[in-house]
Amino acid sequence: MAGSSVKPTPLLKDELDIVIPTIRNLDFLEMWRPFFEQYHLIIVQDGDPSKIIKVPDGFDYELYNRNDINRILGPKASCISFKDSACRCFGYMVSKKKYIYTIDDDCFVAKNPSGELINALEQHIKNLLSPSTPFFFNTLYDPYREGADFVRGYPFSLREGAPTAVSHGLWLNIPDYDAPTQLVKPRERNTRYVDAVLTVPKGTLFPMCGMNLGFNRELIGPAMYFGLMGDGQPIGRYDDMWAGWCMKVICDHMGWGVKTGLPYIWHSKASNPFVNLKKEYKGIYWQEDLIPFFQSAVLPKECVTVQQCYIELAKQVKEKLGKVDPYFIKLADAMVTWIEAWDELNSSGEKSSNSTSK
Ligand SMILES: O=c1ccn([C@@H]2O[C@H](COP(=O)(O)OP(=O)(O)O[C@H]3O[C@@H](CO)[C@H](O)[C@H]3O)[C@@H](O)[C@H]2O)c(=O)[nH]1
Ligand SMILES: [Mn+2]
Repeated sequence: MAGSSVKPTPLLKDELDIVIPTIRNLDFLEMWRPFFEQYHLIIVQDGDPSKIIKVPDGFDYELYNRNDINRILGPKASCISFKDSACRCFGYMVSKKKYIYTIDDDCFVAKNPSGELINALEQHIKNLLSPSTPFFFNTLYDPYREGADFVRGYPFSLREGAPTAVSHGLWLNIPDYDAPTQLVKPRERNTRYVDAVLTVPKGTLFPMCGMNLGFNRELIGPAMYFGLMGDGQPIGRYDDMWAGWCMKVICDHMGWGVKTGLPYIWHSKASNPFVNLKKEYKGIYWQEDLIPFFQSAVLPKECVTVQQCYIELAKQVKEKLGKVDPYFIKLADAMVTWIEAWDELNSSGEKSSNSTSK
């Protein structure tokens, strides 16, 4: 119909939830309205549950604060972090959708080099709906992208690719640097827009950032636990890193792909490097042991579900990393609690969902 004002139905409209961890009001959603308004939001309110979080009108959402988490999970709520963005994984657990997109509330719509506004959600969906190439590197990057393909010498037996489990987006302006780097380069901004989507090769780990992240919840959801961080814990700001290492070992075992690159968001707020240093410093030290652990982690072939893989990984964490610090014994137990809670909420199909508002 000429000049129809009917909006096209967005991709995966009823199959994707947007999960936002927050301690602030959600005015940032105004800028995302054209891209997000037709999707359901799951807002995980961290910190003081008596604080009222204002959500702009017109969004369909459910909001969970700490009281809700405790009510829904009971004693198992102990595995959900408090006072750390790690709390967002509760949103993954209560969602009933096939896909998740998670974004921080200080991330805004970025512009590509042509000055066009980037619909980050749409790009993540494209990344998730097209295969990955973890088994053999394609030098022309994403072969499934319009205007690209597999290059000469790429085995035809591998051109079907692998299911994509995770789509890891990047950030213009404030880069996701660790505290020491932030301290040394306080004014550094990321202005480089790289027009590429890569598959992280099988057997290679990477530092997964949770601020602009999409994933196939039906595939890898149970592995997306963001660990024990923040209040009462010896470490913070390693929530997404921990999840990314566990997730990648399991994706490699299951033959699934992980992509990184487009889309970009505009990250607007640099958190305090001194506060970040206090949260991160043990992680900076421990990760010299953690990375070799994950690089050498082997999951037995009997592990055929993500839950089985995750429980096996928790066992190895307890056995091998418990020697690094007793924290990892607590974390390994929390990993098991997470799976128990996940299965409790997701096998019966029931959900104590909170009010949703339009
Ligand atoms: O105690 C808290 C603190 C923050 N949040 C919410 O989590 C995200 C990220 O917060 P913020 O943007 O302030 O933190 P950054 O240092 O920029 O990013 C860190 O967060 C992770 C990436 O997502 C990673 O650990 C770091 O990159 C915002 O939505 C806050 O509202 C919270 O829920 N609880
Ligand atoms: Mn931020």
